[in-house]
Amino acid sequence: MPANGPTATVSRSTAVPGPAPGPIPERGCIPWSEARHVAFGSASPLPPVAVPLADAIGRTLSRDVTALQDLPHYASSAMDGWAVNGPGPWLLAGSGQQGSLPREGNRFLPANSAAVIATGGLVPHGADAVLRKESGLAARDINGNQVLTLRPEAKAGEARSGQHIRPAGQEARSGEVLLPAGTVLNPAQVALAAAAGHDTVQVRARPAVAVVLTGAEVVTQGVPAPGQVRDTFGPQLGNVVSLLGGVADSPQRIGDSFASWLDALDSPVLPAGAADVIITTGGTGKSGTDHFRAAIDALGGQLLVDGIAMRPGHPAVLAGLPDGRFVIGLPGNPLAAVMALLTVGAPLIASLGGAQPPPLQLMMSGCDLEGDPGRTRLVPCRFLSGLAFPVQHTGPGMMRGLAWADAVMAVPPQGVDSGGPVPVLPLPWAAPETPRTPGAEAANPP
Ligand SMILES: Nc1nc2c(c(=O)[nH]1)N[C@H]1C(S)=C(S)[C@@H](COP(=O)(O)OP(=O)(O)OC[C@H]3O[C@@H](n4cnc5c(N)ncnc54)[C@H](O)[C@@H]3O)O[C@H]1N2
Ligand code: MOO
Repeated sequence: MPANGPTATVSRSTAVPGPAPGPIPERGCIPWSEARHVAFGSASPLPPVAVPLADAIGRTLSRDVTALQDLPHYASSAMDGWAVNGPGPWLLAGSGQQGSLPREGNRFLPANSAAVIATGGLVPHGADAVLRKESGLAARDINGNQVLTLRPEAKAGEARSGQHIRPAGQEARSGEVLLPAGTVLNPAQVALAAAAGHDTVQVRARPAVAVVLTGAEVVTQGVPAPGQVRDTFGPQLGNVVSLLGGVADSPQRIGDSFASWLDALDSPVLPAGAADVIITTGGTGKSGTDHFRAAIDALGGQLLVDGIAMRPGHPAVLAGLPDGRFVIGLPGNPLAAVMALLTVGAPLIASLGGAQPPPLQLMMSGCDLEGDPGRTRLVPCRFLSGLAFPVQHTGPGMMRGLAWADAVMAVPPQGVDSGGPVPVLPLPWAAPETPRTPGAEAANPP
C-alpha cells in the first residue's frame, strides 16, 4: 500500500497560475485552474528512494551529491614517463624493472632520482614533476647505474616543477557539492557521481501508476469494424505517464460490467506491484454502463474532483480510495482524455513525486479565440513567430490536431483577442517555447 494518500483537507493555497475561473456551468464541476490546484494539493510527496547509478539517468536528485574525498584523491601523473625529484640528470630509483618504485610500501623518491610512472599512476612523495617518455633517455653510465637525462628534443624548461602532475583535489575538495538536490541527472552527471565515489544516489520517488482500459467496443489491433473503436490509450499512455514522472504498468483491459470495475479497482496489488495511482479510461459519463462513481462509492472512496468546467474533458474525475490510492477517471473520448490527464494527472503525479506541477506559460495569441461561458476551452495549438495559433481537427474524439500541436491553450471563458495573452499548457512530449533572453546561457553550474 502506498505510504501516501489523499489528504483529508485539500490545500488550495499552492500557486498554480491559471486563467481566472468563470461561473460554474454544471453541478459538481469546478473551474479548470481549481482542478489543477485540488489534484496537486490532494497528495504529498512519496519518500525519496536510493537508486544504483546505472538506473539514475533522468531521475531527480532529492539530496546533494558531494565529493566523498578529494577529486582526484591522490596526485597522479598526466603522462607516461618518469616521476623526477630535482633538476636532471636523475638516478633511476627503485628495484623494479627499469627504475620503477614498488607498488606499495616505501614510495619516497630521493633527491635527484627518477622512477618510471604511467599515466594515472600515483606520484611518489618527493617527486616534483613528471618527465614525458619522449623527452627523456635512460641509459647506463660508466659505473653501471641507470641514469635518466633529457633528450635534445625535450621542450625548453622540462621538467619544471609540477609539470604533468594532476594534484589531489584539483577537480573538487572532499565534501564539496558537485550536484545539488533538484538536478535531473544526465549521463555525465551520473559519471561524476561515480568518480566521486557514490554507488547510489537519492532521488525523488516515481509514483507507480496502473492503467485500466474499459469498454467492450475497444479493440487493440487491426482496423475496427463499425461500432468498434481502436484503442488509442494503450500504445501511448504509459509513455506519457513516464514523461509526467510516474511509472506505468502495462494496461489492464476490462469490459463494461460493474463487477469488472470493482475487481480492477479493489485489488491493491495490480499487475506489477502496488500502485499509487490508478488511471481508468471511459466510464466517466452517467449512462448505465458508466461505473466510475458507483465503483468508487462501493469501495468507500471519496470524489476529490467530480467534473471540471473545461472542454473537452468535462466529465473527468479524481477520487481517493480508503487505502491511500488515487483513481483518475479519464473520459473515453481520446482528446478529452489527454486534456483530463494534463489537468489532473500531471499535477497529481508531480505532487507525489515531490515536483512542481507543469507551469503555464503566457503566450500571445495569433488570432481571436472564442470563449465558452463558464468553461475553459483547451485548444491544441502551434507556435509560429512567437504567436500561438489553434490547430484544426480538435473534436473531443480526434487525435489529428494534437498529433501536430506544440502545446495546449487554456482559453478563458471570456475568450482572447488576437494579440492578447493566453495561458499555454506544455505537452509532456514537446519542447516548451523558450524565449531567448540575453545572458540566459551564462548561468554558473556548481
Ligand atoms: N448525455 C450525455 N452524454 C455524454 C455527455 C454528457 O454530458 N451527457 N458527455 C460526453 C462527453 S463530453 C464525454 S467526454 C463522454 C465521456 O464518456 P465516458 O468517459 O463515459 O466514456 P465512454 O462512454 O466509455 O466512451 C466515450 C467514447 O470514447 C471511446 N473510447 C473509450 N475508450 C477508448 C479507447 N481506449 N480508445 C479510443 N476510444 C475510446 C468510446 O468508444 C466512445 O466513443 O461522454 C459523452 N456523452
Ligand atoms: O469531454 Mo468530452 O467532449 O468533452 O469529450
